[in-house]
Amino acid sequence: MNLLIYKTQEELQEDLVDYIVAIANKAIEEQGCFNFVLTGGNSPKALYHSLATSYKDKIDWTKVYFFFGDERNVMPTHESYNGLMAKTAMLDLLEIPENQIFYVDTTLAPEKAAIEYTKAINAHFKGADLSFDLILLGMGDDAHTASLFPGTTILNSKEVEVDSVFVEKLSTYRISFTAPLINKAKNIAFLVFGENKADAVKHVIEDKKKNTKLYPTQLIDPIDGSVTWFLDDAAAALLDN
Ligand SMILES: O=C(O)[C@H](O)[C@@H](O)[C@H](O)[C@H](O)COP(=O)(O)O
Repeated sequence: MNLLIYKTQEELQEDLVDYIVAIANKAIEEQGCFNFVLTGGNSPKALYHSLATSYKDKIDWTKVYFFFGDERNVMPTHESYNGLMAKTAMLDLLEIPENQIFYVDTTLAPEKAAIEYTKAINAHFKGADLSFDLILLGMGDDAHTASLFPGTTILNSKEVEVDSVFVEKLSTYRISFTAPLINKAKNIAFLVFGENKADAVKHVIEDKKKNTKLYPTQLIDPIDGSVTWFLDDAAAALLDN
C-alpha cells in the first residue's frame, strides 16, 4: 500500500491526475483501452474537472470506458445521481460518447439495476476477469467506501459483482460494487481529504485487528492490485508518523 500525504488538496490533486494519466496511457498502450471506475461524492468533482480541462490532451479519451463504483437509488436526472455529477464535471466536457459510459440504470428497481449492471460489466469484459485498470474510491467519515456502509449485508458478500443494499442509516437503497469486485482491480486509488475523515483513515490504515463491520474500507485489499492513498495533512493527522 502506498501512502501519499499532501499539504494542500491542490498538490494532492495534481499528483493524482498525473497518476491517473500514467495508468490510463499504460493500459491503452498494453490493451488498447482504459477501464476506469469513478467514485461518487463531492471529493472528486475538482479532479474530474481538471481531467476534462487542463489534462484533456494527456489521454486518448476515445479509448476510455467509464464505470461507477456505486450509485444512489435516484433517477439519473436527480442531483445526487453520481452519474450526473461525473457527466457535468467531466464527461460532457470531454464529449464522451454514450457507448463509452456505463451508467447504472436506476429507472429499474435496485436489485434489478444491480443485476443488469453486473451483466453489462461482464459483457464489456467478454467473460474475462473483471479486473478494472483503475478504481477511484472516496471514503466517508464512517469509513464506508463505494456503498459499503458499516453494518450492511453487502459487507458479507463473497461475490464478484454489483449488488444492491439497503442502508439503514440513509433509509435508502444503494447499488454498489462488492468488496470482492473492487479487490479484482489492477489499481485502486483513494481520494480522501479533510479533518472529518482523520479518525476513519487511522482505523482503516493502522488497526492491527480489523473490524470490517465497523470500518468497511478495511475490506479493500486487492489480490494482486496496488492500493494508493492520496490524503491531505488533515485527513492523515491521526496517523502515527
Ligand atoms: O456515492 C457516494 O457518495 C460515494 O461513492 C461515496 O463512497 C463517497 O466516496 C464517500 O461518501 C465520500 O464522499 P465525499 O467525497 O463527498 O466526502
